[in-house]
Amino acid sequence: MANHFLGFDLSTQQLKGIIVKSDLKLVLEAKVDFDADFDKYGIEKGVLTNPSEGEVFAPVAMFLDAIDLVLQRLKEQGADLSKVQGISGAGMQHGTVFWSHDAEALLGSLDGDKTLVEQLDGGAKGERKGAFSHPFSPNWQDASTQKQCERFDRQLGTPEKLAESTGSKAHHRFSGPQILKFREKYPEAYRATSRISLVSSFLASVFLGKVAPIDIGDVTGANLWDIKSGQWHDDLLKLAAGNEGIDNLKAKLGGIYEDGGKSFGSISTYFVKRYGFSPSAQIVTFTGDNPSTILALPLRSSDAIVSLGTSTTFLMSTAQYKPDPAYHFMNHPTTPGLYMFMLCYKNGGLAREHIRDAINELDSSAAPKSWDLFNETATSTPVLGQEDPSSDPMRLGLFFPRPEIVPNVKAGTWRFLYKDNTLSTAEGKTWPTPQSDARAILESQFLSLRLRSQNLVESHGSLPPQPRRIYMVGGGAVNPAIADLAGQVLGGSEGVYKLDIGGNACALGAAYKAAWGVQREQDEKFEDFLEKRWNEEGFVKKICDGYRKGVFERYGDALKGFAEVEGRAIVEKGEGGLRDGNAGGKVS
Ligand SMILES: Nc1ncnc2c1ncn2[C@@H]1O[C@H](COP(=O)(O)OP(=O)(O)O)[C@@H](O)[C@H]1O
Ligand SMILES: O=C(CO)[C@@H](O)[C@H](O)COP(=O)(O)O
Repeated sequence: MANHFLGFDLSTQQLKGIIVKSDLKLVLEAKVDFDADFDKYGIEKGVLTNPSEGEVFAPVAMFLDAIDLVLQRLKEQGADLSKVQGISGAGMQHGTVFWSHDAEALLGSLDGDKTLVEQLDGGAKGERKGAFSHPFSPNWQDASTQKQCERFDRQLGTPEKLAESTGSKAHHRFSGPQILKFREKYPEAYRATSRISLVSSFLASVFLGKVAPIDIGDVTGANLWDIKSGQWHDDLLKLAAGNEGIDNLKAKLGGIYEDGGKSFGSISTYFVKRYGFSPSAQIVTFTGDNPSTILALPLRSSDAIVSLGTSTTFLMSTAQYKPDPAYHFMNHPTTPGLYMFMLCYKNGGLAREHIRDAINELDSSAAPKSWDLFNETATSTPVLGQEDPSSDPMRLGLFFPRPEIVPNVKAGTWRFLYKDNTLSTAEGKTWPTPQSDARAILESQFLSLRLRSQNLVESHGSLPPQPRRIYMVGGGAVNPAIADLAGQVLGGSEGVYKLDIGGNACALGAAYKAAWGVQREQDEKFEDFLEKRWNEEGFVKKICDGYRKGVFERYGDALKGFAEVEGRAIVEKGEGGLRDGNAGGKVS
């Protein structure tokens, strides 16, 4: 029966594809790992870098190769792609792709006997017509646009005003500052650009065979869209567009679709011929990876998702729009009136891996890349490094091998002891490295989430305000020690959970959205569609308790010291100053 739906997640290090049936049960999944599969692009952890300018970017040709390879892998696993009725997907947020004036013609005439790269990429020396005016997609880890961000904040007066209007203060990775930089650094390429896609709408475009619109969830990660009025912010477009003009930029960005279940049309004949898709398979609005992740779960108020990918992100779905320069609000990808609250950290998975590797190096019998020793060390170290909480100082640190977003500081590591409201630098015996770092990095990452989300969570029964459920997703969600620490620091009155279907919440959310887009009844909301098919026992699994009396309160006591640690880092290595919401921690 043709009742399959396909969802994609084009993220930093991988492209994942997942097929579900209309009852939302998993059929098959496959992935392409950029480092393992595409040595030829010279990437590391999915990206190329230009450290002297803080640039991080990825080859667009690699994304094309990944699309062909992931479909080939799904087929090799036995997927019958003719059963797919709807396709949706997600892309890492904020990344941009610049299409050339030949793009529409090339996308619309793809030959199923050749690969996507052969037909869309212009080649290293521009030896053939290509669909791109620039061969690279700026990546969300890019830190090269501080000056452009300052201009964006100034354009509306203050970071607060920019956050009020667009849901976020200016951020290095956001598409507005990135487009401004692209236009000024590569004026010829800007003029040679017919359309600008986000990573999500780029992926949709390839499947559609023409440049697809950006959706309402992902456009709110650009510093260009006014959330309250639901339209482009002309003053911000004016800044990004410069002399090339606002109308020209509007045309490049295209229309925005607010209906997350809208079909843009049927699949390109390339995929019908090459992979056996049905010509009637519908391409349903694609969105950002974080908006898509919140669609994988029936989130209630106070439920939180902790996504442990290359980035660490904290996500909630909420009806409250309370913008602040310290975090992000974005439109919900399917439901008008709801917003996505998000915190995002660059130093997530890779920072944890640094400490894991340093600990493994101490033991010649440790398998490389194994998390066993890291986990054992983290869980056997006492809370906040205090053997005796009544006399020992707390160990509080920050571990940022890459420049950080929250707070906006350059790369660095800080280790402090905190006692009687005073910080002192920790060295030598007071902080044995790297062992003490294992627990300290997890505590640090989760304290930062707690500090900034505390005003959005509610009390449940007699318990102090905290999330109701914490759902762990992303590559790190399989790690029980990390989940345990998340529960200890953040609480969770009902506990800490993970998805039990498929390895990827983001691609799953996209597949669910495709199913909703194709099968919804008139005016049926996404939440109602999901609720009808949701099977609690089969779909999620409790990993551990969340709230632990005594422990949760001790981490509450650490918040003030932790905010001071961030303050020290900002004074030493901050970009953009204290006013821009860097010190998000209002300790209540
Ligand atoms: N067992 C594990 N414990 C902790 N982290 C893990 C584990 N397995 C994978 N990871 C982390 O998951 C990250 C990749 O997550 P994933 O969500 O697939 O990435 P992305 O979406 O950014 O491409 C890696 O950087 C790695 O640190
Ligand atoms: O920049 C953000 C969100 O604002 C990142 O979350 C990216 O969206 C990349 O996600 P992963 O590759 O880590 O899943």
